[in-house]
Amino acid sequence: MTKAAFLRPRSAPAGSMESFTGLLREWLPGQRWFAGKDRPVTDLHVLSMTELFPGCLHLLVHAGHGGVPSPGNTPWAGDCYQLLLGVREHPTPRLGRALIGRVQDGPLAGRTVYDALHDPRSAQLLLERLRYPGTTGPLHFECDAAQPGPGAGLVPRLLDAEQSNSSLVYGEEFILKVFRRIQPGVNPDLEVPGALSRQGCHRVPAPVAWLRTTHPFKATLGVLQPFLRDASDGWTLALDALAAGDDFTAQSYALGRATADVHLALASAFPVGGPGENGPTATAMTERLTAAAHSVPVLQPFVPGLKAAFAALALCDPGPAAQRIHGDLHLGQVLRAGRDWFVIDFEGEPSRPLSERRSAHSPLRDIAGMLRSFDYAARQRRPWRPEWARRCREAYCAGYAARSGWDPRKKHGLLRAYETDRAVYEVLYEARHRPDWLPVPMAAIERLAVRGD
Ligand SMILES: Nc1ncnc2c1ncn2[C@@H]1O[C@H](COP(=O)(O)OP(=O)(O)O)[C@@H](O)[C@H]1O
Ligand SMILES: O=P(O)(O)O[C@H]1O[C@H](CO)[C@@H](O[C@H]2O[C@H](CO)[C@@H](O)[C@H](O)[C@H]2O)[C@H](O)[C@H]1O
Repeated sequence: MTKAAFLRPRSAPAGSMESFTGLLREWLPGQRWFAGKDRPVTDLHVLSMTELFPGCLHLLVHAGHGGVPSPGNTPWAGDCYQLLLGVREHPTPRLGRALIGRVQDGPLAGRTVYDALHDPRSAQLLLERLRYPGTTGPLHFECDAAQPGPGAGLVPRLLDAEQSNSSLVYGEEFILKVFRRIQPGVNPDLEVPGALSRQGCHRVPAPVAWLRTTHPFKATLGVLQPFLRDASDGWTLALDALAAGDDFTAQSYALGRATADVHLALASAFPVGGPGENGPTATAMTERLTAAAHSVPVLQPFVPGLKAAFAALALCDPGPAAQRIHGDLHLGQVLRAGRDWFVIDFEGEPSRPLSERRSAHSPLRDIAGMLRSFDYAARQRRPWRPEWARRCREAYCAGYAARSGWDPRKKHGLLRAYETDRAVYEVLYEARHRPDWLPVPMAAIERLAVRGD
C-alpha cells in the first residue's frame, strides 16, 4: 500500500473546488441513501478528503439545505455524508451509473470522478485495507482479533437493495456496510452487535472489522460482518407469501420469539433498568409529530387526532422497563437462514440523534416497528390485504409473549402510541427518501388519527 496523502481542502485556493463540489451537489440528490430529497441542496462543503489509495478519495461532505437544520444530525445545519470517489484521467464508458462527472477546475481539473463502491478494484482494495489494521490520515481500520477475518481475493459485489447505506458483499462470505449519513459518535450498528456477540447471542452477526474517523469529528464509517449466504430477508419472504396467497403466521410467530430473544440479550448486555415513564415519552412523541408536520405538510390535518394517541399515555401503566433496543425494527432488518431468524442493522432510525438512538427505550418501540411492517407488506398488494397483516401481527405478539413472559397486546394504549410515533417517522422518512411511498404510512396515519385503531 502506498503512503497516502491527506489532502486539506480548506487550504486549497479559494474557488478551486467549485466545479468538483458542484458535480457532487447535483449527483447527491439522485442517490437512494441521500436523506434530503424533500429540500434543495443549497451548498456543499468538503469536510475531509483523504487519498485512501491511488485513484480513490475518501470524503466527508456537508450538504446544506439553506440553513434549515436536519433533526438530530451534526452540530451544523444540514447533513454529513461519506463518499468514496474513484478518480480517473480518462473516462471509460463502463462507469455507467457510477459516473459523477468531469471536474473542470482546481486540483482535480480534467479528471473524471465516480462512485468508487461500484468499482471492483476499489472495493477489493478497501477490503485489503480492513484486513490489515492501521491508519490512513484520520481514517482508522480496526478488527476484532477474536473473529475469523476475510481471506485474500474475495470477489466484491455491490448490493442493489433498498438501502439507507451502501453494502458490499465479498465472496458471499462477508458484508461491508459503508455508512452514508454520518453523525459524530459510535454507531450502534458496531456497538450493539459486538456487545451481543460477547453475550453469546447467536441471532446477530458479529462485527469482524470496522472503519472509523477522527476528523472532523469521531465517527464510525463502516462495519464488516459475516454474510449469511443462504438467507432471505423478512420483507422478501412476506411479499412472496402475499403473492402466493400463503399464510405467514408461523414465520411471524417465530419472528416474535426471535425479537424477544434479542431484547433479553440487549437487556443483559446493556443493563439500564428502571420503568419507562409515560410523561416524557408522550412529550417527545408530540414534539416529533410537530416537527414532522412542519416538514411534511400533508400530516397537518391529522395532528389533533394523532396527539390524542400520545395524550392517552397519561392513562396507561408505564409498561416494560426501558432498555437498549434495535430502534428501527422492520421486515427488512430480519433474515431467515435455515430455520432461524437473525436480526441485523442496529443503527436505529437514521434521522434521530445518535445519543437518542443509543439510550434506553421501551421494547414496545421495536414491536410497533415490526407491526407497522406487516401493514407495509400487506399494502404492496392490490387489493390491500388487512386480514393478512392482522393475522401476522397477532402471531408476532403471541411469539413475543411466549418468549418474554409479557404480552404486547395487553399494552394496547402504549402500543397504539408507539405505532403512531413510528408511522409519523415513516412519513418523514418516505418524504425524504422515497416520496412515491408516502401513501403507505399516510394510510396508517389516517387510520390511527381518525379511527384510533
Ligand atoms: N449479515 C448479513 N448477511 C446477509 N445479508 C445481509 C447481512 N447484512 C445485511 N444484509 C443484506 O443487506 C441489506 C441491507 O442491510 P442493512 O444493514 O439493512 O443496511 P441499510 O442500513 O443500508 O438498510 C439487508 O436487507 C440484507 O438483505
Ligand atoms: O434502511 P433501513 O433499513 O435502515 O431503514 C430505513 O429504510 C426502510 C426502507 O428501506 C424503512 O422501512 C419502511 O419501509 C419498509 C419497506 O421497504 C417497511 O418494511 C418498514 O416497515 C417501513 O418502516 C425504515 O423505516 C427506514 O428507517
